[in-house]
Amino acid sequence: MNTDIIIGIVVAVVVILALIVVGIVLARRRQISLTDQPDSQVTDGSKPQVDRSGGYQAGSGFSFSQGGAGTATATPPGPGPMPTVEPVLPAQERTETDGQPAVGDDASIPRDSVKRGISEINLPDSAPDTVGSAPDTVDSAPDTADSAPDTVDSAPDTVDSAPDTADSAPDTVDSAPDTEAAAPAYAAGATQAPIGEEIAPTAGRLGRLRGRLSRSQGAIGKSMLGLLGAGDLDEDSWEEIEDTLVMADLGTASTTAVVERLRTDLATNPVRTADDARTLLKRVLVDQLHPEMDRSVRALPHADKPAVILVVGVNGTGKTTTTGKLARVLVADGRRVLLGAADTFRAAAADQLQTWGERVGADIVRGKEQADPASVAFDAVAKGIDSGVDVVMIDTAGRLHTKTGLMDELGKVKRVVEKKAPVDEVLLVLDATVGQNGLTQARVFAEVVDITGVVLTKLDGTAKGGIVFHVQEELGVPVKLVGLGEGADDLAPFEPEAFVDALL
Ligand SMILES: Nc1nc2c(ncn2[C@@H]2O[C@H](COP(=O)(O)OP(=O)(O)OP(=O)(O)O)[C@@H](O)[C@H]2O)c(=O)[nH]1
Repeated sequence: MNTDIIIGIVVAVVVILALIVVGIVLARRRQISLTDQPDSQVTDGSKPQVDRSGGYQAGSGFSFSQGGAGTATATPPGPGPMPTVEPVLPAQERTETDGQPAVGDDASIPRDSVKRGISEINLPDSAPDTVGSAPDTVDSAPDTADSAPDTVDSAPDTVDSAPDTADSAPDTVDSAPDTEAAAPAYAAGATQAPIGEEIAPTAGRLGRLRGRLSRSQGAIGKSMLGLLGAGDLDEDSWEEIEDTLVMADLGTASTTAVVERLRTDLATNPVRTADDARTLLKRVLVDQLHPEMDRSVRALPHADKPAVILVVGVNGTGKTTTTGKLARVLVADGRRVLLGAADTFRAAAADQLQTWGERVGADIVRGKEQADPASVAFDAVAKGIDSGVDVVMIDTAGRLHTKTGLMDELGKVKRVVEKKAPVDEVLLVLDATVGQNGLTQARVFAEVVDITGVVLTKLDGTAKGGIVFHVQEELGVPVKLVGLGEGADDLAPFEPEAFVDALL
């Protein structure tokens, strides 16, 4: 073979090899490594510390504020309007779906008590039904025994639970006629209960909450970063991204918004490294959580009255536990707290709340089983005013058969309480593990009372942390607190940035 031909072949082979090498290098550059960056390695030879926390930590402690002049109103979603709030859909008469717990589910099979029927309640037409009209009522209702609400008079569903503690029943009970039969019996020790255990400082608890979001971290963070890091995204990849978000319970509105933002941002700033992908995703997810929303809990007292917080939600979602945990935080913050056990449906619920009261050093006002919840709530607030506490927290029952029953009872609780003091905060407790059904519940409650904040419990037990996005979009109210475990200190303020950090 001629030398020229041999040289030609060698040159051609070299060129082809060079092209292959360049191709491989370029392809690798487009892939984003999701392994640890070198700077996270230790250099002193010691064993590297592995953070299995998922990274959740609230940057600051709980934020408390004072309620407005009137009753609780839905928190305005920050400076800008919520972009994609869906209209609240009309709730069905029966609200349970798919066999999941829902409004009324446990009502049909109560855990430990006979079912209490729902009675018609005739409230006066002038009863404050709307946020706007409420303050007038409050103003015109002096804090005297005479001001006991007519609505309590007409409350029909009290049962034969004649008070065995008539002496200890407060004036307000005497003045609320039909509650004679259902007079709340103050728990032993109407003065501040002894603190049963040391309460960890709120700042110190955050470390203990680390690691509770690891399931959602895998489902959202790892999957999304993996997809975004795969280089150029074709339509199949975008579909996968969409599916990932939907599976994590973000809901269609949030999913669409997130995907559109990612598409737009990627078109102008393609990601080259794992850090790029993380930064982009974090920015988009945090924005979607509306960090501008006011998430402070309105638990600070007014000049002459305590703050009033209603805790509502379907049974089993964690209302009583959340009430206890939040009371604990408030007491640790130096506040005097009074608990109202308006969940009179189940005796154990009031016992549970009383135990919390004893643990944290908060008084409790409780009624007899099946007493009128509105009457108990009224007396709790009256007692709170008399004894000069900073905040009254009322734990309500959620086990009601129908939306009408819920309306009657919860609406009445709020209206009756407002005869004494404005309701500053209505916290809806939702169980993050029940998925879409939680949204069905949320809609029903939002129709009955003006929800001002959401507490998402059991986020530690789900991979569907995306429900946070969905709930906010659906209700237009902020998630203020998250439950991350059954422990007394497993309640954290919700902070979008820290939450997203934990997911990625
Ligand atoms: N893992 C986990 N469990 C929780 C959380 N919050 C509450 N729970 C548990 O959920 C269960 C129900 O909580 P409760 O506080 O009794 O719920 P409830 O809504 O008051 O229920 P009723 O009194 O029946 O109306 C309890 O076993 C709690 O310990 C949470 O954030 N994480």
